[in-house]
Amino acid sequence: MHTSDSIVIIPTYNEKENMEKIVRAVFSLEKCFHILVIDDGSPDGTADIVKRLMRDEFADRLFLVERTGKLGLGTAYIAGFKWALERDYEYIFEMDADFSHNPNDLPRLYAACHDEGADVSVGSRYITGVNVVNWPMGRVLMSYFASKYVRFVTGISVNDTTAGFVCYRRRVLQTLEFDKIRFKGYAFQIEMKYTAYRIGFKIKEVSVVFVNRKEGTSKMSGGIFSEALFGVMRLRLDGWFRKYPKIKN
Ligand SMILES: Nc1nc2c(ncn2[C@@H]2O[C@H](COP(=O)(O)OP(=O)(O)O[C@H]3O[C@H](CO)[C@@H](O)[C@H](O)[C@@H]3O)[C@@H](O)[C@H]2O)c(=O)[nH]1
Repeated sequence: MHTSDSIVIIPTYNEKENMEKIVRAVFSLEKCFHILVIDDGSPDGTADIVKRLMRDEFADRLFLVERTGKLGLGTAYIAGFKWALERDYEYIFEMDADFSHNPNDLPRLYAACHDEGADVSVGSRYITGVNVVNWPMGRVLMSYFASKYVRFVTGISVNDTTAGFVCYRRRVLQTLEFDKIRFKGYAFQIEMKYTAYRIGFKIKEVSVVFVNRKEGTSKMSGGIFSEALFGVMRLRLDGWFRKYPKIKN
């Protein structure tokens, strides 16, 4: 029996080339992490690969939630957070399926919360310069300046607010009010961090290198970009009026 205090939530949409590899990479780490895959009815059969791995090898540490259609990254994570909070996990991670986040960095994100007292640890590309490999220059510039823009508008002291490689302590997710989280794409990542910051949680960035996917394709779109652009201003405006919850222990 592989018990663990940590679960890695991996949202998937058409990730059949990456699925088995990412599961094995996480389970090859010295520390035992559990995995929860949230699949949005991927037409390419991603969920079938997960089911086979669960049945044949990893019944006690690999879990799957299947949703009926592509409902967006943000709602996939919220579904995963709720699932994890119904169980005993203390450290709840977000990670992409496509190896743009290196699973070998999971223990460092864990240590930042477990050993160094952070409530949220963020795998950050922008602590020292720009740690991104194989992205088109346009996307590097967009992402980098988006982070500067978010800091400027919101005042948050996090360099990489759009990062999707994150560890949350349980109490953070218990305190954030999921029904008030509105955004789905990059803005979802910003909204989660901004809300945690406004509530008063300690956020620590851990330097990672983000490597563009080799297999499959990105699901981000222009709509998701504009959601982030205008969403940040809305977050800031709402932040003046919203009463943030008190930290639950
Ligand atoms: N369940 C589900 N999963 C999804 C959906 N859309 C994307 N995913 C999954 O979410 C992960 C990231 O999707 P990508 O499409 O590869 O994202 P990206 O453009 O590389 O964006 C990444 O970097 C951004 C910052 O630069 C992050 O903001 C974002 O969260 C993500 O980590 C992948 O595992 C993908 O299969 C969806 O609608 N539903």
